[in-house]
Amino acid sequence: MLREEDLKGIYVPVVTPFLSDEALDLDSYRNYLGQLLRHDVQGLVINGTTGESPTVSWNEVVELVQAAKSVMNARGQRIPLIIGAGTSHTRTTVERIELAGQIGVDAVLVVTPYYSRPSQEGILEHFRRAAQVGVPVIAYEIPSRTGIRLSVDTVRRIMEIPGVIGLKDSSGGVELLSSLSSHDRKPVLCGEDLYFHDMLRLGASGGMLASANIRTDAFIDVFRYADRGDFIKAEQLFDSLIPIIQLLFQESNPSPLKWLLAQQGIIESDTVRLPMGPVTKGLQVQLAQLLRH
Ligand SMILES: O=C(O)C1=N[C@H](C(=O)O)C[C@H](O)C1
Repeated sequence: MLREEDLKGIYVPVVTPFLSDEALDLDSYRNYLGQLLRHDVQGLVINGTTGESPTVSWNEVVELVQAAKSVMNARGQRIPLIIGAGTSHTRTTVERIELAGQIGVDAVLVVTPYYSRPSQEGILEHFRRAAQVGVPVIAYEIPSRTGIRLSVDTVRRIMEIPGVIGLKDSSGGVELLSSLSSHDRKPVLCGEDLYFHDMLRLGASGGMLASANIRTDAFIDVFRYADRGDFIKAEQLFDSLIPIIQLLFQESNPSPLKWLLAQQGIIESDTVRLPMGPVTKGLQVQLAQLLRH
C-alpha cells in the first residue's frame, strides 16, 4: 500500500491500447509496459484519464492490472500500481475501491465527482466514504474535465481525511498549490504537464504526467534536479520538453500520445474509443516532425 512519502517522483499514467476494432490489446500493453519499466519511474497509473477510463469496463481494468503485474513479475520488478477508481456515484466508487483492494493495487485515484455538480459538502462526503474502504486514496482535481472546481477550503478538508494520502493537481495553474503551500499539507503531484517545473518550485512532490510517456528519462531528470534544489537545471531541461507537451495536448489526451506510441511500434494501433477520435492530419504532421528530431 502506498504511503504519503511514496508520492514522489514521476508516476506515468498509461494508455489503454486497443485494436482497430476497439478490443483491448493486451499484447501491445505488455510490450509498452515492458519498455516503460526500463526507466526509473516511481509508479504507473492504470485507468486514468490517459487510460480512457470513461470507456474502459471494470472487467478490463482487472485484466490490465493482472497484465501489469505479470510484466513486472517477468522482469523481477515491482513498482506501485495506482488505478483510477473514481466515478460520479459514491456507492459505485466505494465498490470499485473495494475491488481494487482485492486485486492488490497500491492506491486509487479518485477524481472529483463530475457531471452532477454536487455541493462541496457532498464532495467531501464522497471522499470520506472512498477513504473509509482502507485503500490509500489520491484525490484528483481536474475541473477542465469534471465541470466542477473544488474550493481551496474543500481541498484542505479532503487532504485532512485519514486515508487520503495526497492530491493530483490538474487544476489548470499554480493558484491551488500556492494557496495550500503555506500550510502543513499532504503531498501534491503535478497533473498539469505544462506547469510541472513551476509546481515543483512551489513544493509539488513530483508529477503524474501523460507526457512522461515520451522522453521519460528527461522528466525524471527534471524531478531529480528540482529535488536537489537545482531549479536552474530543472528549468533548462523542462523548457526543452515544452514543445512536446504542447503537441501532446493540442488535441484531447490521449489521442496524440497513442498516435506517437503507435508510430514508434510500441503499441499496434492508435485507436481510441468513441467519442474520442483520432488526431487530425495537421497534428500528425507536427508529431511526425517531433519524432524525426
Ligand atoms: O491520465 C492522467 O492521469 C492525466 N490526465 C491529464 C489529462 O489528460 O487531462 C493530464 C495528465 O498529464 C495526466
